[in-house]
Amino acid sequence: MNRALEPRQIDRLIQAATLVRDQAYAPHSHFYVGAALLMEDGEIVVGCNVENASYSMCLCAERVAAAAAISKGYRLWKGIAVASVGGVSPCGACRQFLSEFGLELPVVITDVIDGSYKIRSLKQLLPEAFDGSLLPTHA
Ligand SMILES: O=c1ccn([C@H]2C[C@H](O)[C@@H](CO)O2)c(=O)[nH]1
Repeated sequence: MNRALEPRQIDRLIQAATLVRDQAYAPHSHFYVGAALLMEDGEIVVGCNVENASYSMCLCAERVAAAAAISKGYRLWKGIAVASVGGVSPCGACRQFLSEFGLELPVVITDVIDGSYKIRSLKQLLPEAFDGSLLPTHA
């Protein structure tokens, strides 16, 4: 299956992730992140990081976007863009969280300073992923 994103889809994702980054609540790290997920029907669902004075409770933009998509009934995703200064890759927890919904997901990692980006599949970012298939309760 060809999971490659079209140039127009990449542009839309980067634009949405960059825009929602402005909503980030990051008074502790001052590191602002936006994420945008493209659904199979073309809809885009976004999320930003949400921090807390109790640091360990901080939510990453990727997981906020993923939870929002699931809450809207979307489980089939075509790609995700993550926008930040410097273009950070999703953290390990987010990689695992996203992998629940498919390792083929293209991840567009973009730097809001110059608009540059790179694309990696989630499988590249999370090799030998734990997928729960060995759990005794797995269907
Ligand atoms: O991929 C990432 C990496 C970090 N953050 C957030 C978490 C925290 O609020 C801040 C600093 O780690 O950036 C994200 O949202 N996504």
